[in-house]
Amino acid sequence: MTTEKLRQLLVVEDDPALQKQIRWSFDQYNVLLAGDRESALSQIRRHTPAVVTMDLGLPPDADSVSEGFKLLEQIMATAPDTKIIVLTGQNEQANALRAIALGAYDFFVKPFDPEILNLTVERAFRFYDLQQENRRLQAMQQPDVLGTLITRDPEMLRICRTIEKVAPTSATVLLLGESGTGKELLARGVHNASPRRDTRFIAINCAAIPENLLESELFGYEKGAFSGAAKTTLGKIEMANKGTLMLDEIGDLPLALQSKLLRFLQERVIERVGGRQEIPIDVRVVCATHQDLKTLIREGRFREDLYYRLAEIVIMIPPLRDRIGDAALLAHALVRRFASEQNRSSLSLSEEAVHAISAYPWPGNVRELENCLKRATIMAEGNSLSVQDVGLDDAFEENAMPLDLRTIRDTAERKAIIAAVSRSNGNLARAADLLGISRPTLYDLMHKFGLKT
Ligand SMILES: Nc1ncnc2c1ncn2[C@@H]1O[C@H](COP(=O)(O)OP(=O)(O)OP(=O)(O)O)[C@@H](O)[C@H]1O
Repeated sequence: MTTEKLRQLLVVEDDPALQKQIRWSFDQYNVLLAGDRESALSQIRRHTPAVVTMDLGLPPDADSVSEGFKLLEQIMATAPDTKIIVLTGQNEQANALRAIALGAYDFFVKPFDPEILNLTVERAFRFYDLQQENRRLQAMQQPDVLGTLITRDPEMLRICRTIEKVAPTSATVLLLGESGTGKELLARGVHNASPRRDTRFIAINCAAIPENLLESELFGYEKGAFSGAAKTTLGKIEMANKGTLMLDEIGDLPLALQSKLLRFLQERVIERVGGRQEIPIDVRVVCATHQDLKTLIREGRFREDLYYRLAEIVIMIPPLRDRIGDAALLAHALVRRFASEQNRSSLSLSEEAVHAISAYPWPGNVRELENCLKRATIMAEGNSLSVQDVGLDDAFEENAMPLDLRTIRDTAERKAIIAAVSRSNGNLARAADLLGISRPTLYDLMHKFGLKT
């Protein structure tokens, strides 16, 4: 069967003799037939054919064109990409023009010449394909979270999809993950995939600014608010107006400022330090921390009500060591980037270096890997980066390699399970088959290793 044969063409025609004739003329397509408006619509809903030929005179009032036009409008509303070729009688130019105005692709005067109608149908299919391809290319050009983020890990890819889904909303996103896992990169991803992408993305690290300066850094201050306040200065929240504000290390925000931030999130207005005027602000807030906020709440160091304001969407970013294959993938990409920055495009990683990178636990995550490879590409003498060049010969021996067999076994089992589940696309029965274990055993192991089913 050729692929053309698989293409579906819907023919809407109430005259059985004509139906037969049309079906013969189009034996290269899978012809779907409909004798009235209702059955035509049900075929459209079920098969979404790319091309439809239709007679305007349909029962129950085959002598008028009202049913035909009604159907044309309904198809355009349900499946606007459909290419509809309207068959009209002689001297029905007005109907033909009205059909085109309503969105029909072309019209054809009966009695038709099968060969010419065939050419028109073929052209309609081609036009439909081109339009679809165009749309696909356009979608690829939309900024997406994956634009700068390198990963092949199923959990990270799921996170990217989540971010793409929540980005267009104004929901507050809380990114949790160890240092260097890419929290800021993902926060920028939220911004770039949102309608605010052409406005400002402002990030502030709450842990890096001394407590006494943080308030004016966030909320701004009026001239004369304190000694040294020589002129009115905008805070980061106001600077991010209409854009996105990233509050990094939110777990380090002092309690007094937590109350002030909560008030801002509830009322969406700020008052500059020393000011008395309420300024309305429209920002999308993204927060991040490497700390366990639930523990901070239990210890009375983080306000629970603020947590719930911030945690509208919570995203847990896995550490690099838990991402399948990502360390090697990132390493290759980073070496390519640094090598080209240093005009050393022939530089690449040796096989042993890739092994060592894959096995090392990267406590500093992607940032540590980045630093390590930047240094290696600067320092390396030859064209192939060795284990020594990436500085993992000692580290690997001393730190990375666990010595107790239970840890080694658990790590290997966990990796194999993640690989099998991702290879079987989440189908656990198939994953169990690949692993050579029963499904209940797979469930038990996933539970043991804290993997979500
Ligand atoms: N998946 C990734 N692909 C490419 N680059 C990445 C990826 N993840 C992180 N990076 C890069 O690693 C570095 C650290 O990432 P980022 O600053 O986003 O991490 P972070 O979690 O915000 O760190 P911290 O908590 O220490 O502020 C950045 O240079 C970032 O561009």
